[in-house]
Amino acid sequence: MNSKITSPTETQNRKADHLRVCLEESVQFQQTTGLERYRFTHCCLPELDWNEIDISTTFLGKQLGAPLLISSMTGGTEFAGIINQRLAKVAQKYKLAMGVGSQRVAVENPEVGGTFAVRSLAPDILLFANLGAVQLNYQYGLDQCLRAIDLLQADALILHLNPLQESVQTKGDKNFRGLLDKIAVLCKKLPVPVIAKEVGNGIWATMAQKLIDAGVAAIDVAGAGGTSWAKVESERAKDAMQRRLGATFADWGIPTAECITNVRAIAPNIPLIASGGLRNGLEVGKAIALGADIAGLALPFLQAAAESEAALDTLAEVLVAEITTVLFCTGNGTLSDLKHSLALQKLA
Ligand SMILES: NC(=O)C1=CN([C@@H]2O[C@H](COP(=O)(O)OP(=O)(O)OC[C@H]3O[C@@H](n4cnc5c(N)ncnc54)[C@H](OP(=O)(O)O)[C@@H]3O)[C@@H](O)[C@H]2O)C=CC1
Ligand SMILES: Cc1cc2nc3c(=O)[nH]c(=O)nc-3n(C[C@H](O)[C@H](O)[C@H](O)COP(=O)(O)O)c2cc1C
Ligand SMILES: C=C(C)CCOP(=O)(O)OP(=O)(O)O
Ligand SMILES: [Mg+2]
Repeated sequence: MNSKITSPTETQNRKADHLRVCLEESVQFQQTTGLERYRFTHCCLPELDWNEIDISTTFLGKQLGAPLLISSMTGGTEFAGIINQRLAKVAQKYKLAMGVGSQRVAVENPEVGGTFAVRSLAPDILLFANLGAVQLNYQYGLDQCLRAIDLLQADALILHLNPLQESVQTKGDKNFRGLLDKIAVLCKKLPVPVIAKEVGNGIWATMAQKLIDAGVAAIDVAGAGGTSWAKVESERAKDAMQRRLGATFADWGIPTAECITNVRAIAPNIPLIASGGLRNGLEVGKAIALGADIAGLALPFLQAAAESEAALDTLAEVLVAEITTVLFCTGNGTLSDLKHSLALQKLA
């Protein structure tokens, strides 16, 4: 690990806080993803062999062993580096996609770049760089994006959209004016695709359409129902005003199930990632049946990675078995069959 990490910057402290708060405090939404309002119709005679069910897929041109993304989380501290290394190893083993956390901390302090640089551990995976779109209003541009991509040898760049989190964050960056045009310029100039992603408050069709028109290659809805970033920032704020603001908005956002159906309805072909509150492979199956191509999980992977490599391995194995069982018990041999089936019913 990078032994040169000496004087932690404010950004590094925030990264450390985010890991601590997510692992130790109650940070989940009270409102749900909405996926519990759907149920698969059970198929009593699938006419399939469980062992031959194929949950592989391709996303942005790369083959995945399962329709799973380890969502963007961390980097910038020694502990974050260990988490990223563990995540990368399990991603390589199961051929999962993976994102790293915001690389702003490494743009500010290149000495911590090594805590993100997992490509050597995961040479074959679909790997996503990450920066906050709002940084484009605070001196960031093409150069910083290229640096983030190069550090990872990333296949795509995620730009996260997090207006609520920045509102609650102490000294958050709150000027979101003019960003759509800046995103459009980047989409034209960058050598890799750009993905637009929320952080747990959801993306609705109206904005999805504008982002697609701006040139983004994929959307990660990151809807409500899982980790609440208003709660996390409220928890870590020292200032009573910020704490109260976060508490008021702790449950704000569009549930993940609604985001998926709403975005898919206006963009039948956009590569679509479902995330926000997905906690098992049955929920992943529901998200895919609703129109997502792959599904991302953050907090469950963090909890397992913090525990051990064995816990991560178990999580990946369980998720794969759960997704396979969804296909088996709905009588679908592939993810494509599942998407086109009518197996998922909305409860009255
Ligand atoms: N928590 C999770 O989402 C997952 C946990 N695990 C594993 O399960 C074991 C115990 O979990 P742990 O989280 O420590 O248990 P806890 O019951 O202590 O939960 C800790 C936090 O996770 C939330 N939580 C727990 N289960 C769920 C769920 N099914 N959906 C949404 N939120 C949930 C709780 O929310 P609240 O108290 O507000 O209801 C709480 O904020 C660990 O080994 C962990 O690795 C694995 C995958 C996901
Ligand atoms: C510890 C932690 C750090 C995160 N950091 C980032 C980040 O830097 N960039 C980002 O786009 N999303 C970040 N996220 C948000 C997740 O990618 C995800 O959108 C959100 O947590 C909802 O998913 P979940 O309910 O599965 O946790 C982070 C999540 C966690 C748990
Ligand atoms: C943690 C999440 C969900 C997104 C990034 O948060 P930050 O606001 O801390 O990210 P940077 O400013 O460091 O890009
Ligand atoms: Mg920020």
